[in-house]
Amino acid sequence: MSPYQNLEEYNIEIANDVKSSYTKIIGELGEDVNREGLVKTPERAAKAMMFLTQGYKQDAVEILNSAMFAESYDDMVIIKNIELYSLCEHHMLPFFGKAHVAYIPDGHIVGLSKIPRVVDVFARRLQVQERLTHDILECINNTLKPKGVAVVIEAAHMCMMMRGVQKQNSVTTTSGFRGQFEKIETRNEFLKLISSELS
Ligand SMILES: Nc1nc2c(ncn2[C@@H]2O[C@H](COP(=O)(O)OP(=O)(O)OP(=O)(O)O)[C@@H](O)[C@H]2O)c(=O)[nH]1
Ligand SMILES: [Zn+2]
Repeated sequence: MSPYQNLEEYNIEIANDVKSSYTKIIGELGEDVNREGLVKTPERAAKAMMFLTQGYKQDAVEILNSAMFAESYDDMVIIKNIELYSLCEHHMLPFFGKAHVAYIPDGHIVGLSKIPRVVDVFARRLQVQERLTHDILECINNTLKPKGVAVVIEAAHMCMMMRGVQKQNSVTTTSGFRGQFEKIETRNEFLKLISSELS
């Protein structure tokens, strides 16, 4: 199975079920599902939701394994400012922000683009920010088996902005560290190198 499955490959029956669920929701919200602007909305919304949750169909381990190269470089590799969009599992509203990922190779490096791909695989699911952080961390740790891995995510949650507590400026930061990043000096070096992005 390709790790880059796209919408066309989704089970058509699931897509149709999601579509009819949206038709029902829109009707129950008091709207006329047959008015011109809304006729195609259930289909569009189903496609959008299936795109935003396509991570369930993708295999992050396979993505990393597809581009691992033997290399003796054993200093820190940092990919910072990886934009991410996810859906909070409590309200199914977006949370979005940036991920900063670092690892210290142990005999193998990975194709740089694969790190943001792994972020997307786990972000495109129903998530909480804490689990998203650990999913990325553990996947890289267990697959690439580096000397250390670090993940920091800073994100804004629409469920805290558009509704509920209605705070427009709060940012949530989560982090996880494994291996050499558990040592305070290594962790601080990483945090310093990404600190221009954390404000
Ligand atoms: N820890 C964590 N909480 C989250 C995340 N996304 C949303 N939440 C929180 O999930 C909680 C759900 O709490 P509930 O009291 O069950 O839901 P609610 O009545 O809609 O809560 P309010 O948002 O406070 O109105 C809220 O406090 C949200 O802020 C996340 O990624 N991590
Ligand atoms: Zn929420």
